[in-house]
Amino acid sequence: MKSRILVTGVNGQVVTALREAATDRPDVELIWLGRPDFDLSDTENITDKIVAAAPHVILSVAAYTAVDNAESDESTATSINAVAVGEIAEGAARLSIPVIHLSTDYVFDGTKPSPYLETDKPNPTSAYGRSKLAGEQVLAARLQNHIILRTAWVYSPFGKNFLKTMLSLAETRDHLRVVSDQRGNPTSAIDIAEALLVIAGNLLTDKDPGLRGTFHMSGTGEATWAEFAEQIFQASERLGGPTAQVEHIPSSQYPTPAKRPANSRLDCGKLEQVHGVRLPDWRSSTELVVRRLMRQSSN
Ligand SMILES: NC(=O)C1=CN([C@@H]2O[C@H](COP(=O)(O)OP(=O)(O)OC[C@H]3O[C@@H](n4cnc5c(N)ncnc54)[C@H](O)[C@@H]3O)[C@@H](O)[C@H]2O)C=CC1
Repeated sequence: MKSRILVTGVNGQVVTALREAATDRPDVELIWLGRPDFDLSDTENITDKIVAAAPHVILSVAAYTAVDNAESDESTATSINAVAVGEIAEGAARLSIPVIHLSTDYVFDGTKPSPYLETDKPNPTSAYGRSKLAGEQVLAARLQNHIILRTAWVYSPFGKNFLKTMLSLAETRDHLRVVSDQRGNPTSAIDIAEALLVIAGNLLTDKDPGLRGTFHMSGTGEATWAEFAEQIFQASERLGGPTAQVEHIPSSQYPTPAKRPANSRLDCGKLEQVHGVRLPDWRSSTELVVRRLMRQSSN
C-alpha cells in the first residue's frame, strides 16, 4: 500500500524539493494543501481540510518565514507558525496519525559556545523564533505522535535563499561584504526532503515513542555566512559561473530588524542514532545545488 503523505504548502524550498523527491518513489503518494485553498492564516478551516484529505502522515512544512518582517508583524507570524500548527495537530489527532513539523535554530539565543542539543533550553531573540517555538509547544501539547525537526540555514535551487542571492549579486559585483560572526550549518532543502521521506517511513512502520519528540537535523559541517559564500563562489567559478571576493564583516556592519543567533550550530547526533539519518556534508550539497543552477541557466 502507498503511504499517503500530506504536505502543507504548495511551493517554497522544502515543498518543491519534496515534490521532486517523491517522483521516483512509487511507494509514496504526496498530496499538498496550500494557498489559496488552504491558508494557514485562516485557522478556522484547517482541521476539517486535513481530516477530509485523509493522509497517513503530515509533513508540516509551510510557515511564515520572512524573519525580518515578523518583527513588525508578530501576530501574523504567530497565527501561521503556532495557532495553525495547533489546528494541524487537532486534525492529526482526529485521524490518529503522526505530524512531522519543521522548526528552526532561531529558537535558541546563540550564546552557547558549542552546538545545541535537543535538551538545551530555547530562548528566541526574534519574533520569528518566538512564533516557531510557540508552534513547537502547541504541537507537543496537543499531539503525542509527533516529531519536531529543527533545521537551519536552508538553501536550494528553488525559491529565495542565501546561495541564490550570492550568485545573483556576483553577476554585477566583484566584491561582497558578508557577515562572519554567525556560525551555523548550511542545509540543502534537497537533503531535507530525502530525510523527511525516510523519517515519515520510520513513523509509519514503528509505533515506538522513542522515535517521536524533538530532533535536530542540519547539514553536516559548519560555516560562517562568509565561509558559506566563499564555498558557493569556489563551486561557481569552477563551473564557469559568477564569482566575487568575500570581505568578512561583523553583524554590527549589516544591521537587520531581527537579531540572529551568533551560534546556530545544531548537534544532530540524536537523529542519526534514533532514525539512522545523517545529512550530507554542506560543501558537497552546495556544489550540487550550484551545479544544478548553472545547468538551468545554460539551458
Ligand atoms: N529557510 C530557512 O533557512 C529555514 C527554514 N526553516 C523552516 O523550514 C520550513 C520550510 O522552509 P522553506 O522551504 O525555506 O520556506 P519557504 O519560505 O521557501 O516556503 C514557505 C512555504 O510556506 C507556505 N506558506 C506561507 N504562508 C502560508 C499560509 N498563510 N498558508 C499556507 N501556506 C503558507 C508558502 O507558500 C511556501 O510553500 C519552514 O517551516 C521554516 O520555518 C527552519 C530553519 C531555517
